[in-house]
Amino acid sequence: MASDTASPKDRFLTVYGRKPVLEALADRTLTIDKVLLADNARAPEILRAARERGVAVQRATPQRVKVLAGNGKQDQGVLADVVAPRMRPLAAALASPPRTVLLLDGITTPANVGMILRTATAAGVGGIVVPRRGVAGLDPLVVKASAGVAFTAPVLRCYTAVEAAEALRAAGYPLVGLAADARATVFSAELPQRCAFVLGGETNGVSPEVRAHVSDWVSIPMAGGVESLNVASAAAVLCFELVRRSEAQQRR
Ligand SMILES: C[S@@+](CC[C@H](N)C(=O)[O-])C[C@H]1O[C@@H](n2cnc3c(N)ncnc32)[C@H](O)[C@@H]1O
Repeated sequence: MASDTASPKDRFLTVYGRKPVLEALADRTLTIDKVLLADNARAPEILRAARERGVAVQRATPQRVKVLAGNGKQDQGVLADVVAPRMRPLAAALASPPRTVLLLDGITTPANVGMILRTATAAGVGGIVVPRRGVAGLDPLVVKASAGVAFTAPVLRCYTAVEAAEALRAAGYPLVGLAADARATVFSAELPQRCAFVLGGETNGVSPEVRAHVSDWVSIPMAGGVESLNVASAAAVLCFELVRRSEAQQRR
């Protein structure tokens, strides 16, 4: 069963660096919880923009800002917590379970995570599990690749993909893995009404720990001797096949 993985960060996307924070402050569609500025940072333009928006600016040590931005990131002594209204812990989402869930397992390229968030949201997927460990963090690169959709995507948070797999199974979701070598195809397989689809990492695919929870596998058929698709492309094919099925069902 999933451990308690709720974190205050489950409500926010952290944007760091001067330009991304200024852009977030300039975007009136976003709700900014607060701006955190390093004690030694001079940033009059950010202070002005925050004041105009009525956003609280807190001071912290440069080390604290670095830790909160995720060590090693180019934070430039400033970050902002942007409210992501649909982002929540997986455990909370399972109280009123969405029909379709995507589980990202080991997808480490921010551009792929961002594109998946954008595509899956556009296809009406009810939840996209982005584990904190092993998957690219929800940072400005992800936000950029999602064209800003990351702020409003139905992101579900947990600690690891295997923890999510366990929680989803316990909540009655069969886990269907996507793999290029699966015999059944996403276009012809019988898929349960409520289902969690697992997308694997760029190099190693679905991890062995998560594989153990997968009950069925589906592939997207490929020609030309191609070994696999980019994971965001695979997600797009899957998501819009689900849209097609749902529309076909409504027509019946
Ligand atoms: C680049 S692929 C990983 C390739 C990796 N060498 C492997 O062994 O799986 C990343 C993920 O995209 C999905 N994927 C890529 N091509 C696919 C296909 N043709 N059918 C179904 N899923 C695919 C799978 O979930 C896969 O784990």
